[in-house]
Amino acid sequence: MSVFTTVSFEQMQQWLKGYALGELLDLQGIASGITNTNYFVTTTSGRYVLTLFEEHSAEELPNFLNLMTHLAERGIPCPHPVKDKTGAALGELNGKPAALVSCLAGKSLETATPQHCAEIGTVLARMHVAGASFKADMSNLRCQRWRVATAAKVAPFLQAENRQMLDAQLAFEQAFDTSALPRGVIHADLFRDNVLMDGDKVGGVIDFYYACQDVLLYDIAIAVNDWCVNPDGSLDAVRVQALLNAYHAERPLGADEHQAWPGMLRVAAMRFWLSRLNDLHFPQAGELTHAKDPAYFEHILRNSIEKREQLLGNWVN
Ligand SMILES: Nc1ncnc2c1ncn2[C@@H]1O[C@H](COP(=O)(O)OP(=O)(O)OP(=O)(O)O)[C@@H](O)[C@H]1O
Ligand SMILES: N[C@@H](CCO)C(=O)O
Repeated sequence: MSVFTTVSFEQMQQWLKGYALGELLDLQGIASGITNTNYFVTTTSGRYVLTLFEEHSAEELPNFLNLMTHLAERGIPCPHPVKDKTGAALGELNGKPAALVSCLAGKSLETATPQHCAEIGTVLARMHVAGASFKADMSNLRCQRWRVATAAKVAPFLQAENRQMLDAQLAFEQAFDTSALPRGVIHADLFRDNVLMDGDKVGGVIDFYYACQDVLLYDIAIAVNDWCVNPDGSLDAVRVQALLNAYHAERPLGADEHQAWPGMLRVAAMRFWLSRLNDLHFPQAGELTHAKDPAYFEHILRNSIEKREQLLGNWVN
C-alpha cells in the first residue's frame, strides 16, 4: 500500500477550495507506486490524481511540473498539472509538497508486443521534439560522475566476474564520446511501469521525476532495455526494430546516433544496474523495501557487451 501520508475526505474538501474543480465526490488511495502518496480524486468536474511528494523538496518540483505542463499542452499524453486559483501547480498538504494532475486512461503492461513498442517509439520521439522548446536547467543526477562514484561504492559487493565487467564498462564509458549527439529533455526512466497503455495506445507517460537534459539516444536506449528485452537479458530484434522505426519516423535518427547505439545501450544498462545495486546494498533509512533485482540489468549489460555487432545490425529503414 503506498499511501504514506493519509489525506481525509474533509481535508481534501478543504484543499479543493483553492481550486476551481467543483465539489469532491470521491477520494481513493492508490495502492501501487513506491515513492509517493497518490490518490484518485473525483470531483464534479472530473477525475484527477493527487500526489504528495514524499522525497522531493518543493524547490526541486517546479521544473518537473512545468515540463509536464509544456508537454501536455503540446499533445503529449502525460499528466497535465492543474493550477489552483492563484495559478500555482504546486501546493502543500499535510506538510508535504502536493500537486493535482489530470487522470490518464490505461494501465501498465507486463509484456509488450511489437505494436506496443512502436507506440512507445512514436510517443518518445514526439516527446523529444516537443521538449526541444522547453527551457530549464535540469541536469542528469545519474550522470557519468554519479556512475563512477556509485560503482566505487558497490564494487566490493560484486563477485570477480561482475567486478571485471564493471571495470571494463567504466573504462568503456571514459572513452565513449557522446558530446556531439543530439541532446534535449529526456524522461530518463521510460520503463513499462511508467507508461499507462490504453488498449494498444499510450494512455499516458507518468513519473517525470528523473527527467533531465541529456542525450536523446540515451532515452531510447533506456526504453529499449525495458520494453524489448527477453527474459535472458537479450534484446528482441523485432521489438527493437518496431520501436526504432516508429521513433525514426517522427525524429529521424542520424548516422552518428546509429554508430553510438550499441555503446548507448551499455551505458543505459549500466545506469540501472548501478542504481539497483546501490538500492540493494545501501537502502535509505525508513524507505519501503523495494530494491529491484540488479541481476536483471547485469544480464542486459553483459548481453550488450557481447552482442555489439548484432546490436548495430539492421537498425532503421
Ligand atoms: N496521472 C495519472 N493518471 C492515472 N493513473 C495514475 C497517474 N499517476 C499515477 N497513476 C497511478 O498511480 C500508480 C502509482 O503512481 P507512480 O508509479 O507514479 O507512483 P510513485 O510512487 O509516485 O512512483 P514510483 O512507484 O515509480 O516510485 C501508477 O501505477 C498508476 O496506476
Ligand atoms: N525504473 C527503475 C526504478 C526507478 O528509477 C528500475 O526499474 O530500476
